[in-house]
Amino acid sequence: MKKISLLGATGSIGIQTLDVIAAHPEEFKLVAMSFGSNYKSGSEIIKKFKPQFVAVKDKETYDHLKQELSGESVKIGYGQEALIEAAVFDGVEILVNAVVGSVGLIPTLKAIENKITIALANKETLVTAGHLVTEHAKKYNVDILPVDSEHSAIFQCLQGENVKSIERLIVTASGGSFRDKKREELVDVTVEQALNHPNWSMGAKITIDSATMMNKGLEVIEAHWLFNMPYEKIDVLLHKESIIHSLVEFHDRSIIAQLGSPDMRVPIQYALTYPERLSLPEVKGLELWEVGKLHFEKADFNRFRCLQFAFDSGKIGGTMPTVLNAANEEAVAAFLKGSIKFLQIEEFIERAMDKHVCIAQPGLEQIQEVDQRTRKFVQTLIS
Ligand SMILES: NC(=O)C1=CN([C@@H]2O[C@H](COP(=O)(O)OP(=O)(O)OC[C@H]3O[C@@H](n4cnc5c(N)ncnc54)[C@H](OP(=O)(O)O)[C@@H]3O)[C@@H](O)[C@H]2O)C=CC1
Ligand SMILES: CC(=O)[C@@H](O)[C@H](O)COP(=O)(O)O
Ligand SMILES: [Mn+2]
Repeated sequence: MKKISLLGATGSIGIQTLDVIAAHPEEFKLVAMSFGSNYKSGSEIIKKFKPQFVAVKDKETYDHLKQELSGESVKIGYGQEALIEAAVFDGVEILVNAVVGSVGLIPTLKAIENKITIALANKETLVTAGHLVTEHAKKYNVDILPVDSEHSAIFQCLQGENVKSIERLIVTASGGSFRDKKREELVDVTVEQALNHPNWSMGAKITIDSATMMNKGLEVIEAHWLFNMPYEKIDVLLHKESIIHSLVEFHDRSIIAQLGSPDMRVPIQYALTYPERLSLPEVKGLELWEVGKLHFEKADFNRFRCLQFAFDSGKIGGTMPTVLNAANEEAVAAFLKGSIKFLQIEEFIERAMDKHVCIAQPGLEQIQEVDQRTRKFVQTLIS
């Protein structure tokens, strides 16, 4: 029985992780969890899975949840300290980090210090401070197992392979909600249109990231850190069906790919059972004759400028990916609120990056300071 802590339990990845846990009650036990402020959904989960500890975002949510749960024996906390407490709760063996945004960084670092295996969906953590997280994981000899579908695919393709034989990683991209639109057609697109992803049902922030292709940019940086791969050896391939989740080319020109129906329960479960596999009867098997044609296109960096910014920031390194991530988080939140237009997301990210004087090899405090400063700068642009 593996003891699991789940951060972001009420979200898209969180709920699918709970599906996997519920499908194998003899294998997994949820002992701690967190969510932001959705106390209605949170209290349902708590009643069903009976974790021992729950962290919520703020005091207001804490008070609501206490009321919903009167009579239940569960310890509740709020704020960052509670989020850390949930991550390292007594006996936790795997932390599924499925919060959205760089708020996931500190709990990940603390869990690593406690020798807890990390199943990582929260890609912003690796983007904002990839060198700190990977150095920490090495120091404490802790595995970071990918949950993101592309990285799980690459990880699966690499099983039994010598990483020295890798020619390049090929990360596939659906192209998002606006993949068939020209750049000039993006001027007046709405939030509702942007949230309409063709293949995946996901949280709002990642769905917008997918529409700007920043999601793919974040994934390139994520792949750089997870697989210790130079940016020159990471390619992005447009593949609109999201059936091939990513590929690895080796020196002998052999390419290995991982395929499957677009269903996040597969990579989530693989991270929880690795190196074993368990059945997943609810996931639709893939019949390629049903799919028919698969399509591939070269990624156009002028059309998808966020992809270019992500490669640029990754290659510059230091605090530049922190700026990319913080500016993106603020701009996407503003777009979702209706305060800015779609194309202003990339405009504000570019302006934040242009203004930033990069710090090489930053420590945690410098990362946090740059993150906060960038958010304030973008908020000024928004207002
Ligand atoms: N969805 C997907 O299919 C995929 C997602 N990912 C990555 O996984 C992560 C989660 O994505 P997704 O599940 O879609 O996101 P959602 O928005 O659906 O869920 C986010 C979760 O985090 C909680 N949360 C939000 N803000 C805070 C905060 N400040 N403090 C504590 N908890 C917070 C939310 O709580 P509440 O509900 O109360 O607001 C919710 O439980 C992201 O990094 C994303 O990029 C990667 C691959 C695929
Ligand atoms: C399911 C998943 O891993 C997402 O990150 C997905 O990849 C988004 O799709 P695109 O960014 O390719 O549109
Ligand atoms: Mn992905």
